[in-house]
Amino acid sequence: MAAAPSRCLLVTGPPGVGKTTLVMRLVETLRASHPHLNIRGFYTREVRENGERVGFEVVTLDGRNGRLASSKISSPESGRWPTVGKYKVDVASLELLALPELQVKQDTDLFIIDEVGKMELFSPAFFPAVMRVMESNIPVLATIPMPRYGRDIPGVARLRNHPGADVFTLNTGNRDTMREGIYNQLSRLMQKT
Ligand SMILES: Nc1ncnc2c1ncn2[C@@H]1O[C@H](COP(=O)(O)OP(=O)(O)OP(=O)(O)O)[C@@H](O)[C@H]1O
Repeated sequence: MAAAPSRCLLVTGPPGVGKTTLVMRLVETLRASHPHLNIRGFYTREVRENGERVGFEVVTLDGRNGRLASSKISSPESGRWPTVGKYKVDVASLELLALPELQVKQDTDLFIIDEVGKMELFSPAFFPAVMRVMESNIPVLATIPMPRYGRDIPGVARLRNHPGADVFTLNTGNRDTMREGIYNQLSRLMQKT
């Protein structure tokens, strides 16, 4: 008998290689081929103004969106917000959108977490929520950043080394075949639900 496919799929790769695009296309394809599936979670995308990147937003799979980080905000409360480069991270907004999506409920067929990165990890509640998903019996597709200067963010290292997690490292030459491989693995997992 073939071994059971891993339930935790982690996609990584250099910035801008296409992790979010891969996840979004996979969700689209899965929804078309398995319309009854309950897929929950969120992805993050850039916010651009006049061609310039001014921040990032969280988009939930049921269509809600809100701020993750911005270079354009200077309200009194944002003075205390954590920063990544020129961006201030709106942890409260992230938590409001993402945490309810990560609650482990048995009617969920697949969790999407794009991404578990430096900005998201400023939320003290975020990583424990991700771990509960990873340790549940429900399939999860998550994206994680590559180590920088040979070092992983500690939370990211824990996911990467999680027993049973499969890590897919994208580059521009393999991202389309990787997408097919991940689709096949998820399809096999979905047949079991
Ligand atoms: N398979 C692909 N074929 C062609 N273009 C692609 C493909 N995947 C991604 N792109 C393009 O590359 C750019 C970056 O993609 P994307 O935002 O998905 O990368 P990312 O790895 O999630 O980035 P980040 O590290 O910033 O989160 C986008 O303009 C996207 O349209």
